[in-house]
Amino acid sequence: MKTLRDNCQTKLVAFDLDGTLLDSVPDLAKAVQLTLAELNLPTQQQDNVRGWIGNGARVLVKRALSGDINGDIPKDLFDKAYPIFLKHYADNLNTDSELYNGVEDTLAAFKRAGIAMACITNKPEQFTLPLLKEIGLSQFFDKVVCGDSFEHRKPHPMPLLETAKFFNVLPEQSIMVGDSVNDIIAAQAAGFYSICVSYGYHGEDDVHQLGADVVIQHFSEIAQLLEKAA
Ligand SMILES: O=C(O)COP(=O)(O)O
Ligand SMILES: [Mg+2]
Repeated sequence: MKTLRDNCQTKLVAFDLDGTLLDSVPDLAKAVQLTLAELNLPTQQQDNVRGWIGNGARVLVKRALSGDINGDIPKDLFDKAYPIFLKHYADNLNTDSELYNGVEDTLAAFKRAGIAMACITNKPEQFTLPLLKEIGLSQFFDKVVCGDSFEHRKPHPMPLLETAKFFNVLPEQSIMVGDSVNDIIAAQAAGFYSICVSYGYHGEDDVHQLGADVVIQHFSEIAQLLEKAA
């Protein structure tokens, strides 16, 4: 396991969106529930939906339709449900979602310190870009990578490696901050230092068993970690 000090001269910090910067469960759950209702299918509680977020919208819809993490459903049911979900989530993108404590202040401090920042999410671009604007975070990111930006999304390392390339920095000068196993696997595969927030969406996973280099309880601890490593 690396320490942040091994990541000498951190130049880039990449942030996951759902469960890391933004508590988006209320709106995703609402869109899921409206979709199921429109299809006359049994509803799903918000707690179930929380455990199904992190692999993108298509996987979320499959999991909601099947009622479990495997998301095994007939193709024609998915093809019918997905456009309905897209419509409901577009209508409820930022109704009840909330930024986690410390996010805005910490990002603003990093911006002042000249640290390059990116958002790397599995959320589709059609939702990510307007959402970041609405929650006031667009200004902090010079690069936003979404679930459909590249051929592969997290846990594949491609979105992280392409982001490092964009900023012309090395993976070992880069940090990935996320909440799920997808973020940690992608970080390890890309050679980024990994920070996992304990408050996010890990489904059944124990946050301390995900293999992150460090686990933090509160978003603002990232600033302290960077200071210590400097
Ligand atoms: O699953 C999603 O749609 C988004 O998830 P992420 O922002 O945590 O990558
Ligand atoms: Mg996440």
